[in-house]
Amino acid sequence: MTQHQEDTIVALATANGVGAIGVIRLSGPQAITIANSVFKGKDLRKQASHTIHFGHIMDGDVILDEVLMSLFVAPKSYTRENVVEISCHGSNYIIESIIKLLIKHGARAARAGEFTMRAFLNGQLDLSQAEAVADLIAANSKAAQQAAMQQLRGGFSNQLQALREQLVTFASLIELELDFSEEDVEFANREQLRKLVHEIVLIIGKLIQSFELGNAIKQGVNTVIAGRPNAGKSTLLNALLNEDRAIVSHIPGTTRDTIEEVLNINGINFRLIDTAGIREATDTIEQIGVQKTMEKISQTAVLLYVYDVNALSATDLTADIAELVKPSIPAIIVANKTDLLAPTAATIQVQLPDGTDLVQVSAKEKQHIDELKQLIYQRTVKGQLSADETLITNIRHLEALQKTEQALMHVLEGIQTQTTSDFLAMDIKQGLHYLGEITGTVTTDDLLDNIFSKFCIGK
Ligand SMILES: Nc1nc2c(c(=O)[nH]1)N(C=O)[C@@H](CNc1ccc(C(=O)N[C@@H](CCC(=O)O)C(=O)O)cc1)CN2
Ligand SMILES: Nc1nc2c(ncn2[C@@H]2O[C@H](COP(=O)(O)OP(=O)(O)OP(=O)(O)O)[C@@H](O)[C@H]2O)c(=O)[nH]1
Repeated sequence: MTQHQEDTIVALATANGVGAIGVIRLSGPQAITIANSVFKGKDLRKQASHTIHFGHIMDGDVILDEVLMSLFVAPKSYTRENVVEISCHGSNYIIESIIKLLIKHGARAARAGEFTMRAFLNGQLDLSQAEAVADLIAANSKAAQQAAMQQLRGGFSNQLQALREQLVTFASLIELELDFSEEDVEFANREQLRKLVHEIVLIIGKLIQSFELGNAIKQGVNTVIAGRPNAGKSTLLNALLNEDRAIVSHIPGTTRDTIEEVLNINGINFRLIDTAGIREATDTIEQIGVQKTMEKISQTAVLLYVYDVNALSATDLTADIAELVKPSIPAIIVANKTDLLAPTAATIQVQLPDGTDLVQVSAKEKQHIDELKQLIYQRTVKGQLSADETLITNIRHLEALQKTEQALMHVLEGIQTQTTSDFLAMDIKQGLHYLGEITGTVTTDDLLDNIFSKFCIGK
């Protein structure tokens, strides 16, 4: 797919605000001519691609700045168009003046994501790779960065492409049958087709399943800390955050009754959510707090239930566990304040539900906190994360895969019930259509606008 853009666009590629240098990027057929018209130095039109040139930006006779010009000659650039990058001094005044000057000389201010959109339209990236660019910019943990990088490098796209090609082969054989429909021929071996579609359905099913973890990696894994008042929830939160205070230390938008902090364990971000203590509902306002806590618990990826080993009877502990621990959500029982352990308390023995772990810690003395961290990681991630396995992190991809799966299930049903070729062909095509939506083989302007408008300006 190649489309020619007539405009030459310009935007600041580096972050807004004062920095040592700012990089202004131009892309489009006139990028080199426009840059050259404001540049005093070598004639940029005569320079080779991927070269850098020192000189001055001139506004008439006035020197605006001393700069470096980086040259990318089409099609060897990020957008596959002519690209010039001006590295200037990072003052807001200088940056604004240079951009204005370039607009005066024929460039147009770029819209959000327009550089990457051009890279997509010109075939440099497919759609899922373009989306990965945005994910990469937003990545703030090792796992999120790796998932985005894998997608940017085309891991996911290649996998989908391979599936598509196999299906296309069958689709064309079945189409051929339609041409000979009078003669009752079968070019596409139904057993082979069934096997292939079955295999593809399995692969797609796995990709669909990977979304839960992929999404958690991208957004952070929700980890609710709950327990009775005074159990030591806040102290535990602080102990967990102690050395590893994450890049994002306080997530805005959280309500007063719950606190959210980000904790990085083994490259994955966990959103620790400290809740209002359960069972303190003596008045309506507190009741609302408890309700919120129950709601948070129902949505968490993993639950840390904290209790005070010296204050809770086995009966109460059993009751709490029965109420809070649900089979669908991994739970870790955190027996806290073991530094004060009274000899009798140690004898509390309760029956833990299947899949529940118990770990004894002292939040105050920071004992066994690392053990707890590794347990949190294991219960949510380990066993599911391998280096080269594709993770779906994007809800748009998830939806397209689910629709593909549905269409292919129809194909399987059709083969089973010996449906006619035309119906089979229709369902296969439907599946191909949805697969194509992911990589952008099939797109609409709305879809593209929707995706790229979420990018920042200059990307
Ligand atoms: N200064 C700068 N840094 C950047 C970018 C950029 O555009 N400018 N990028 C993006 O925003 C990323 C790098 N992406 C890029 C991808 C391709 C090409 C490019 O010139 N490709 C040519 C030549 C490849 C080669 O020489 O091997 C090509 O694909 O033909 C440049 C940057 C991150 N860093
Ligand atoms: N000895 C000891 N005291 C602890 C430990 N953890 C917490 N505490 C103490 O227990 C008291 C309650 O701790 P918090 O962390 O405020 O408990 P909480 O569960 O957040 O309480 P609420 O906010 O009321 O729900 C504080 O005085 C803590 O210092 C521990 O491991 N050992």
